[in-house]
Amino acid sequence: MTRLLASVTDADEAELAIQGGADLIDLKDPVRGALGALSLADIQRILAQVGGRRPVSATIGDLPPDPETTDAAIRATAATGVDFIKIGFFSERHLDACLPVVADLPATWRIVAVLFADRPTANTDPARFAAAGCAGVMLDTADKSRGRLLDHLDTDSLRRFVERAKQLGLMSGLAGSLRQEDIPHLLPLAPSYLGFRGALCAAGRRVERLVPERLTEIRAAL
Ligand SMILES: O=C[C@H](O)COP(=O)(O)O
Repeated sequence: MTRLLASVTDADEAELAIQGGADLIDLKDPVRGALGALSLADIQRILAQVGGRRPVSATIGDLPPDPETTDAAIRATAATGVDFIKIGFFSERHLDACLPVVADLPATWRIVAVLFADRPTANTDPARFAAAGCAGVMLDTADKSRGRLLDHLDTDSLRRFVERAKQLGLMSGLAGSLRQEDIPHLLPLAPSYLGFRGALCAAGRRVERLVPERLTEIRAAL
């Protein structure tokens, strides 16, 4: 079964997402980039609001390919108690520099590696992340102004990604300015999660507020 990931920016939106049937509450500041991070204090406030009713993921931010910065951000985010920590990999150099950091983390921390359909990491073999001890892999888009996931990768490539992740025992996620009309194309691929932000917001703009009716429509379509 494919679950619904909803990206939220604060406790009010987290509550709307829970009431609207989101399965995973993903914490993110869209103003600060594709994987913009919320402050640790905001993450803690939202975790208190969610109160264990849903699993929660948080991003460490759109960080440069620097192992020390990445390690510090992962450890600080893990200390908040989120269930999943999402780390974006934007280039081969980024992978080479920061994937070893992930491999050295405590085995119980659930790391989700995020690759970008519009960046050179799009076709990275999920086996690299399985070997580093990741819990999951996700495909998203880095530049939200330049198309949706399916503008960059066709369904055959996405199917291979999802199936490879499954073979390796990794959770898989697909996102990237997804719209309701993308769902019939992506659902047959059976990823663990489909992720949404823009489509849930006023005017379809990810920097606007989450609109309950849009979430209801996406939930129904899933
Ligand atoms: O993790 C999923 C993303 O937040 C999706 O955001 P988006 O639908 O605006 O591309």
